[in-house]
Amino acid sequence: MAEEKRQFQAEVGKLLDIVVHSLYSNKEIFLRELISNASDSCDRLRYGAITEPDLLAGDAEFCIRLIPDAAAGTLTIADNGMGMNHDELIANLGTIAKSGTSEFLARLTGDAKKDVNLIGQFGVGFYSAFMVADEVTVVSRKAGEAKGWRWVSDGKGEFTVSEAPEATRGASITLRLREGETEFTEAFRLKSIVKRYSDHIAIPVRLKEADKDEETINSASALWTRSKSEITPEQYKEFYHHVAHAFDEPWSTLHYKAEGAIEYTGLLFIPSSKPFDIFHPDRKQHVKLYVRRVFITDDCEELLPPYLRFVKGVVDSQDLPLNVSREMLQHNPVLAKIRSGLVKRVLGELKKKAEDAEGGFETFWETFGAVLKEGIYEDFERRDDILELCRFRTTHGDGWTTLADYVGRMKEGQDAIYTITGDDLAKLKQSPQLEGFIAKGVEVLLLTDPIDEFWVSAIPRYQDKELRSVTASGADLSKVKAPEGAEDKAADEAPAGEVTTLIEALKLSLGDKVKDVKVSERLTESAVCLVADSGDMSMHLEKLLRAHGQGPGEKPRILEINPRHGLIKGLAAKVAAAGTGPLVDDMAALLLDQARIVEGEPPADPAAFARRLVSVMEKGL
Ligand SMILES: Nc1ncnc2c1ncn2[C@@H]1O[C@H](COP(=O)(O)OP(=O)(O)OP(=O)(O)O)[C@@H](O)[C@H]1O
Repeated sequence: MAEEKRQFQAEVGKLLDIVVHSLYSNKEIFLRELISNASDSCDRLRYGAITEPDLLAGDAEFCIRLIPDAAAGTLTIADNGMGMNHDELIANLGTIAKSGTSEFLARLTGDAKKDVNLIGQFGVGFYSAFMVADEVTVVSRKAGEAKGWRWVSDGKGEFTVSEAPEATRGASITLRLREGETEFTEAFRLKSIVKRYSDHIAIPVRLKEADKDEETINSASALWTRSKSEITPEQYKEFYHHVAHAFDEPWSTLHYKAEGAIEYTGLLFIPSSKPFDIFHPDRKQHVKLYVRRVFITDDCEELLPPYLRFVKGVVDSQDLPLNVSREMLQHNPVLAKIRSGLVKRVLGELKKKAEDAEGGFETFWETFGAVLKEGIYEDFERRDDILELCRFRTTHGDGWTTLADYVGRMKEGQDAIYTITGDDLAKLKQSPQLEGFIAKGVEVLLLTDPIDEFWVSAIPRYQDKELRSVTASGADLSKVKAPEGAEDKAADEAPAGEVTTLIEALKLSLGDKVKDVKVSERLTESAVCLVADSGDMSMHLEKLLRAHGQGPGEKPRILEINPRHGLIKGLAAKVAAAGTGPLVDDMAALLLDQARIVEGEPPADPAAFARRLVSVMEKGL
């Protein structure tokens, strides 16, 4: 078969451009990436060979070889792992299969400094080779297949693939080093990089210098099997980078051995920065499952619940069988016990950090709080533990608060925990529905994560306090005393008879555009606001669902009017004296439209809204 010429997927081209032009600060990490890939590939073959021993074809001694050639200016990283066939070379090295890649690339700004940080979250893996090489050649033969293939590229948009009869099992990656990068052929330099980044790799990394015997240059024992006292923070960090394909510092490291009925070792990390795909539906989980040091899978959904998907690391079981298949993992009682142990450990660690003033828990919360909150309705058993960890913004100061602290601050006569949901903190704080609560000093939780809508309606109570939205009708503030010194607003209201007449007039005029019109307890500054009837879906949830083409569509709401507001008082007096008419109809429609606008909704009929506004303004002159 002749040489095939192919184009990189557009995304790869863009990424390569950034890799070559911006990532010059820490070039040596290319070696960690390539050794990581080689080790993953050996792990895959070792596992595959459990059910298909022929794949090994007699060579079961896995190793990764570094072969520098100073004269030629090349460095080769060779492994005897699973390798890639023709189609896999094209798919794996010519495209990026990660979910969310295009969204990620769209976020790149073109500003090298900012983009380097973003790329750090994304991980460029194999492509980091082009930081130091102006040509990369991959020669590979897949385990169990007869034909070998050569993939060559200068990283400038194209690559070629051709047959390689000389290929042995696994992959051998040769970098033609750029001018000025020849240090990567020096044994001393290679040893120090491997020691630094890849010492913990369970597979031996061997250096083969010309005219010298091969030498193993890493410890080649799986890090999690070593005792904690022998592992330095630096080694934990490097292992985290390897296992999680991450570049940040771990925020927390948990390393423990569970003993008793079920035995396993867990080495888990909580990252310090948010992975780009944490909310992507196709994201992968990142805890690798091993059975007695043999890699089984990095895609075992049963290992941790989705609300802990930010956890990365390794779990090594003593009790699962080595030939455990994916199907067997699905309803496996051993795995269920491991999962429950892991959840307990992770939540316990978070609790410890939350109680430690120096633990940086708020930083964690800002990064992963929205994910953890999914557990409130997904994990009934752990709900209380998770709720204790939750932190909220509230109308009481700018910091974070816990539910326990909120309850401690509840006013006399206040019988519920009040919440408001929306997508922007600053806008939420301006919500008219909050006015009466603020006036009475009643604290309200300001909830801005999409997930908040779901858990708030899923849990009826915290301690024995009901959770209630301030945008729902039925918020009874009458039992809560106003703070000392606050004037009695009731004296300032429109006469009750006039208000009743106005309400009737508004109902008649607005018809089925509103569910009801009522006097408001909660408004102090604004003239009107919309609230959801007690059994109805919250307005924010309805909007969220509508944005995703779901839910029942827009439902009429209750329009609340503020009898203390000058406009309402004037309108009530006018209707009482002169009855209704076109002006009152225009005003009714305008009041409803502006209540919608404050909720972030457009007026129901923008043209009619504009016409009415102009007409009323004209009359005001
Ligand atoms: N030495 C190798 N042997 C076999 N397959 C390999 C090897 N190196 C890379 N691959 C394949 O190429 C794919 C892409 O590698 P790359 O390093 O770009 O990404 P990754 O390892 O999947 O993720 P990350 O970017 O987070 O490191 C790998 O998933 C793997 O399938």
